[in-house]
Amino acid sequence: MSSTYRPDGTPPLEVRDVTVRFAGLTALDAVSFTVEPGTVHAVIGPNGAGKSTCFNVLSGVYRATTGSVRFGTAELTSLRPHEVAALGVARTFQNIALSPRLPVRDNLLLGRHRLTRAGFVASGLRLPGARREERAHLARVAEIAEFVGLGAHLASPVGLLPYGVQKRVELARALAMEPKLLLLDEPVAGMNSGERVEMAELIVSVKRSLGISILLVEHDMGMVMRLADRVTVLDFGKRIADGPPDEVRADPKVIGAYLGES
Ligand SMILES: Nc1ncnc2c1ncn2[C@@H]1O[C@H](COP(=O)(O)OP(=O)(O)OP(=O)(O)O)[C@@H](O)[C@H]1O
Repeated sequence: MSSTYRPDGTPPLEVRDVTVRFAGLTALDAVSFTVEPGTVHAVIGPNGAGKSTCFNVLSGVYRATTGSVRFGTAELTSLRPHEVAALGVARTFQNIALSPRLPVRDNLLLGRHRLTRAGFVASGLRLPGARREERAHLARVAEIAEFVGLGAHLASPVGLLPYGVQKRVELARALAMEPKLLLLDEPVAGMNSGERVEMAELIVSVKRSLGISILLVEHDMGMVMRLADRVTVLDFGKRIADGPPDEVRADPKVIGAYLGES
């Protein structure tokens, strides 16, 4: 699959002094970090640390009260979710957001919507150009499905697949957008330990084989330490650590934040 697509010139994602306030509560307090191109960057923290808020700001769902998020020349804080997606920033959801009755293939084709050139009318009339384009999209979808280990499930309705497999379909749908940057919202939430290891391996192979930058928000510190190149730790909306996994894991402030949780 790496032969047909590789995002080149992926810029860093630069989060600078982002603050989000909700009616008196500061959910994020002047948070900064940088996702370097072609790396896996994790944002972790205990319950209520501000991880979801951070994710929602990056994907255009929440507005930052102050601060900036730059991706190349674009300022993401003023954009809406579909405009962020159009820049090549794809996201997954904490709770699976797929069409359960549709087969895997169709769910992945929906992910390619922004790349579809033939207009609605040409597709509807099944003009030759539109048919050619459809064949190319189908071939690419099959390739992506194979890459994430879903080759045998292309025709299966998503709702009939086990939970761990559905989470992979979600990742595949985000990949179907041919993103430069992938935002993963708690990719292993609700999975058993075997599924967690498989998902971690898949995330690493997305980075290695496709060169896509990945930002993931995750509660499970163990899983993050295995796959992230860099980790930002939040606690009560503030950044308390930022660095390589080994350094962050040994940081007394991080240990204290996670111990304080139990
Ligand atoms: N839409 C909102 N309106 C008001 N307060 C919010 C909103 N979203 C989040 N908060 C508050 O902001 C703080 C940070 O929440 P957030 O969900 O970002 O944390 P989290 O690290 O994702 O937590 P968890 O691990 O439990 O999902 C919490 O105190 C939460 O109650």
